[in-house]
Amino acid sequence: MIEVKNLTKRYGANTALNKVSFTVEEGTIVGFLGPNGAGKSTTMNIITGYLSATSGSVTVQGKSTLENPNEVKKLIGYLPEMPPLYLDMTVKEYLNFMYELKGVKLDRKQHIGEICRLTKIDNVYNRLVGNLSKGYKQRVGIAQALLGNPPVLILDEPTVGLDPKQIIEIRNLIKSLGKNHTIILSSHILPEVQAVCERVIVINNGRLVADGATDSLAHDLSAEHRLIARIEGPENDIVQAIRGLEHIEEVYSLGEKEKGVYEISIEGKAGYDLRRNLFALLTRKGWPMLALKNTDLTLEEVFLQLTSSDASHIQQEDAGDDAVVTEADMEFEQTEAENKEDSEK
Ligand SMILES: Nc1ncnc2c1ncn2[C@@H]1O[C@H](COP(=O)(O)OP(=O)(O)OP(=O)(O)O)[C@@H](O)[C@H]1O
Repeated sequence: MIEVKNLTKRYGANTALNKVSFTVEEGTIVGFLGPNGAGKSTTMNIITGYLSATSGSVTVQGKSTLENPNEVKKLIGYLPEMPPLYLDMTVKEYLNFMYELKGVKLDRKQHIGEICRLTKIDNVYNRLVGNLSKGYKQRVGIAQALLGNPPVLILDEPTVGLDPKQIIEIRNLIKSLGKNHTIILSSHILPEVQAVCERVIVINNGRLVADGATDSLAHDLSAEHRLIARIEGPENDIVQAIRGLEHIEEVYSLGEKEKGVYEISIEGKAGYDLRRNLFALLTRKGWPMLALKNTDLTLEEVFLQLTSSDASHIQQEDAGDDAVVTEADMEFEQTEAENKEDSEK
């Protein structure tokens, strides 16, 4: 488990991090997002013990990074944005060199062999690192991060500059590593974070501005929650029938979109998921539903909203904590909705 508490870092008059706090539970993959200059690298460099903090604390599996940086370094495999590769070494020489540099105690041949299989670099084992493609170089970077079997991996922009096939391969590798590692993944590619991470932390101007489950973050930050359904059947009857469902707030037609097919906007009461009842109703009536989407923001829209200059202005004026949407807030809202639902049963 990684615990970051009230982390502050000042470079002279510039505050790069301002009382940032979050925890990362064991075995989760967390996406770390923020615009350029937000403080991502600073946070990662402090967690990995390569940079000191002005104040605050970081513990990795109960060990303090600030007091025992060398012990913590052994718990973390770090892939910086520019992996420290030696281009004139072969992959074999490089991994053996890093094995020694890190003082790994595991059986050398077996351990390096396992890592090469996992990262699929056995076929380039005897080639010069400098002659490898960008994708293979990135795999070698991940392989060096895995030396010593650290429980925590910190990956900075791991797929930057790769082609689509390599991106999918590296993402799958990260997902499979997530089964038995705690991973912090810094990325500018929001669909990547959505595809790989269970949780997202967003920082802006050195402050934490959001922390929550990847799927529910967008839902919870969306101002409105409507379903837009494309349904084939008689327009007015469809609208009337849906209005008759439980927990409905507002239903109206957005007009005919294909011949005999209408787009219907459906808003439910807060906290209610109408999809199942809607599906059952339309099946009973024999009106096929040809498409269903919701009006939740995408992760990209959420990110832009949280990190726009207006948003950062609000966060600066705010004491900080209230501007943060945390998992705890979301659980509270969810519980509220569940309680309401139970009391109405
Ligand atoms: N050594 C340094 N001396 C002075 N200021 C620094 C130093 N390193 C970083 N900063 C400042 O601290 C702030 C946070 O920088 P940091 O590199 O952590 O951001 P980042 O989120 O990683 O950005 P990017 O996505 O561009 O890598 C920035 O304002 C940056 O200019």
